[in-house]
Amino acid sequence: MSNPPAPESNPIDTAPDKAQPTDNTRPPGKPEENRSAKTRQMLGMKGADVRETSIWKIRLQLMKPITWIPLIWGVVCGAAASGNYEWKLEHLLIAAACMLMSGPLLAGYTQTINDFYDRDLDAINEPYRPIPSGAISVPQVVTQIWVLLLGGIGVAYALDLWAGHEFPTITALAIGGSFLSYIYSAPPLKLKKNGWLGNYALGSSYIALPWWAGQALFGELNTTIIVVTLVYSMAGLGIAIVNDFKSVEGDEQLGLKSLPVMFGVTTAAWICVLTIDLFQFAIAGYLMSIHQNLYAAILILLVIPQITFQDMYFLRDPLENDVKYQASAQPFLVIGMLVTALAIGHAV
Ligand SMILES: C/C(=C\COP(=O)(O)OP(=O)(O)O)CCC[C@H](C)CCC[C@H](C)CCCC(C)C
Repeated sequence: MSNPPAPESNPIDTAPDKAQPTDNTRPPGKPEENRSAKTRQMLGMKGADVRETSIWKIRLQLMKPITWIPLIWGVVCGAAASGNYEWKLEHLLIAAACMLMSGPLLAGYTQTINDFYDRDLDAINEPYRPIPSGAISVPQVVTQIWVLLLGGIGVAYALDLWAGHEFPTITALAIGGSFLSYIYSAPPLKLKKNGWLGNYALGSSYIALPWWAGQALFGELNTTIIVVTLVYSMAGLGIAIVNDFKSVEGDEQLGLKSLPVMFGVTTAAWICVLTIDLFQFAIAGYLMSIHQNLYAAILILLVIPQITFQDMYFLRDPLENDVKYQASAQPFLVIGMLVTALAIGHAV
């Protein structure tokens, strides 16, 4: 049976209640193409295998494991910046539990709920995704959302108990982050409709929230850390804008005010790279102000390859090179985050 056709008006009402087999008629490609499509499916990336497959693989695809990485990394940064993390089994297990809460559980929840509320949009932009393609039913998706959300909050509470927090900071962060995820994707607010608000919500929650969780777990979450990570999140805003170039057409049709839609592709690409670079330089300035000059110099050195990739790929053709740019430049940005965290931990 072939995929259900893309809905015309409101696909939310017409989404199937029972899982439909997906397109099985496509001829099997070359073995290496199949392997790559399978890997993409497991990671929740574009170009995933859309033929019938196990429901658990579809569930994993909805949770987009590739997006867990920044959240897991944020926890590492928070632990490093606390200055109290020790290389012993107990701390390792607790940090792993915090990563489980931030990545698979809460980022998994975020991505699933996002695909749930975006199924009409995805039917236009990416109809091969699990929900619009009918590979998973709506009730199955709703169950997945609740399991991940409650699991994430439960682990957060257990972490607060371990840390002996009087106020359950990590639980509050988990609930706050989950609420942000909800208003990012769901009507009536649907923050993602507004390029600035949506992308800052995304950038800050991927950089600041897991950092705060790791910091609160092993040390103290104070105002300075909150301000520094929120400034760093402006670079995250730039990274989030890169994600909007792949769907300009569908966003325009559905009235989503992404930056490429509002300002045009070229201006949006410049806003994007300037935000990424200038706010990392601002953080380097902060590191100098706390006398962490070596770390500041390393951070500046890490911005240079990012500028190079912006020039080589992204600014030349943002629509074609968005993914290539992210893959080449992002490692330098995330290493810069760890350098900053180590500098802060060193200064404690
Ligand atoms: C769903 C998100 C991005 C996808 O956006 P979009 O629909 O534009 O892109 P696709 O077309 O590729 O689907 C991310 C939204 C992030 C959200 C605002 C907040 C995330 C919260 C954290 C997961 C919570 C972590 C809390 C914890 C560390 C205490």
